[in-house]
Amino acid sequence: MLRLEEAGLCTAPALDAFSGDVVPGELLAIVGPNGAGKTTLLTMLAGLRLPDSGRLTLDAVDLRDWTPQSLASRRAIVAQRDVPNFAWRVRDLVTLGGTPSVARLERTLESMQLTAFSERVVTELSGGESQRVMIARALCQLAPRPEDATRPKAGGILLLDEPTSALDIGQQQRLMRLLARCARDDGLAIVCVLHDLNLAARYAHRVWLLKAGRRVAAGTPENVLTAERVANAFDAELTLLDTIDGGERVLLLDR
Ligand SMILES: Nc1ncnc2c1ncn2[C@@H]1O[C@H](COP(=O)(O)OP(=O)(O)OP(=O)(O)O)[C@@H](O)[C@H]1O
Repeated sequence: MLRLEEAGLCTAPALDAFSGDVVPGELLAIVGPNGAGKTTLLTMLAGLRLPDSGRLTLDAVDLRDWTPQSLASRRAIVAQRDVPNFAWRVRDLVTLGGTPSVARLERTLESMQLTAFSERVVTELSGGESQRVMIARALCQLAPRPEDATRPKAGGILLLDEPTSALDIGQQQRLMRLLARCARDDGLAIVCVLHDLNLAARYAHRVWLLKAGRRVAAGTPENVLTAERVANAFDAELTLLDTIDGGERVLLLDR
């Protein structure tokens, strides 16, 4: 488990210290307005920028004490606009950084609907196709080694910065369902920065709401994504609708 204990960043881009856990088997959505500090927080959770105050631990060991190699086998990050400007074949790029078995590689390509693109070069793909390639690469980075293929790798942490930003509505749904399945079946802890609050409400187990470098709310989507809180945080006018069957709530922008 990834644990923040009053962890914060003092210099720009700064984050007020707070505590919280990133739990295996759960999808955590980080939401908030532009400039709130979502990418900054994701960078800290990835260990790419360590906290200046408090502690950040993985399995109770300070992230400073993890070697880059062991950390790379436990956590993967897909940043915004992450696609390399180099003519990698999709299949080679997806395998880079991990050692997935052939079966696992094929399954991952298929789950991201990339099988038909696997021999193409990544610089010749559309924005949404490239985004799916980078997510597939991160999933393969966390896959067990071929010799361990019979046991799922416990405790992998997948950090995604706006993974749905370039995806059409069908691809968004497939990705969010896949992430929910990876959390549930493979025990991954998944952290997604999301601008689409309805995706966060529908798929996340927990939500952290950031504003101006502070985490201002944390909890279940029902508790965090209230109309009043969202309107306040985003300076937007909106209405919260209950769907007809009452199973879902949807946030709608007012006209
Ligand atoms: N290298 C930097 N030096 C100084 N300030 C920075 C730096 N990078 C980002 N910032 C500032 O820190 C704040 C948080 O940036 P961050 O990218 O974390 O926001 P965000 O919530 O991810 O925003 P968005 O939704 O627009 O992607 C912003 O005000 C940004 O301008």
